[in-house]
Amino acid sequence: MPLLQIKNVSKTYNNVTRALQDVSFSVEEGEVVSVIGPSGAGKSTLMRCINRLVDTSAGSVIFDGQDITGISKRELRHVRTKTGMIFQHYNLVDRLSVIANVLHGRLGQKSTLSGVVGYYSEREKENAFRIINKLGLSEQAYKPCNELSGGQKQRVGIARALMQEPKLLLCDEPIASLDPSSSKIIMDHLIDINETMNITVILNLHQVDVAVKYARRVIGITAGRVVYDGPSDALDKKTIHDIYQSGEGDLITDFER
Ligand SMILES: Nc1ncnc2c1ncn2[C@@H]1O[C@H](COP(=O)(O)OP(=O)(O)OP(=O)(O)O)[C@@H](O)[C@H]1O
Repeated sequence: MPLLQIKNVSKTYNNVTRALQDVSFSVEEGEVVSVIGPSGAGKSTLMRCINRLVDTSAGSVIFDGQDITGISKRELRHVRTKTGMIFQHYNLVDRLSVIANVLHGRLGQKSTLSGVVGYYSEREKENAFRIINKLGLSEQAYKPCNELSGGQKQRVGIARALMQEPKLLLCDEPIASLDPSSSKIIMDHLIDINETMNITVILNLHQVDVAVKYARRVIGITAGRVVYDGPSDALDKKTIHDIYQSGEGDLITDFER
């Protein structure tokens, strides 16, 4: 059974904006999938429907064998611990240290009380340092996040997500705010995490070349609909133009196959 099944999902905001229309696809455990499409195509909405940060208007999302479309808040909390999310703007608590932000990844698994008083077990702390080390942040562990570079902040975001011990990582424009060398470091970490920890990865990406380089499978979304779902090496210029229509030529011109 696939880890994730999206079945005929539609999302309409405020009864007006049709952000997703009848979207269906499945993702197998261990896959890396890039989702591409122009601004406003519905990529972020799709990610948010997968972990129910937004509710779908129609259709269903089956994750890890469970239909999560209609589940209670309590069940949702448990399901969310299995899905880590990484954001373009990192969503860290800037004044807190790297280690504190990484430990926050455990909050979903804790009782409210121990979360509020900041109680973490020795095992959780050891695990946090191990992950910080894996992401090359040992020297920054006690620094407040507002003293870090963008690339370092994103590595903290990844470390925090890994603390959840997720089955799926949703990465919403993870490199959109980073320069090329920091972007490469982030993408290489995400692929390493996929390969060494068997965590399934879904990437929302603006850059077609990055999407193709790092994932064997690409899903193209235009105006809320899936217009391509297939191997990245079968993605030709015409398909890319169809996905982006005319709007974002600058993302396409460098792309040669
Ligand atoms: N909370 C919201 N309320 C109302 N409309 C929204 C909301 N979030 C997104 N939308 C609209 O839904 C559509 C899809 O937006 P979404 O952010 O999912 O696209 P995207 O492909 O991620 O775009 P970008 O690449 O620019 O982030 C857009 O028309 C957007 O304006």
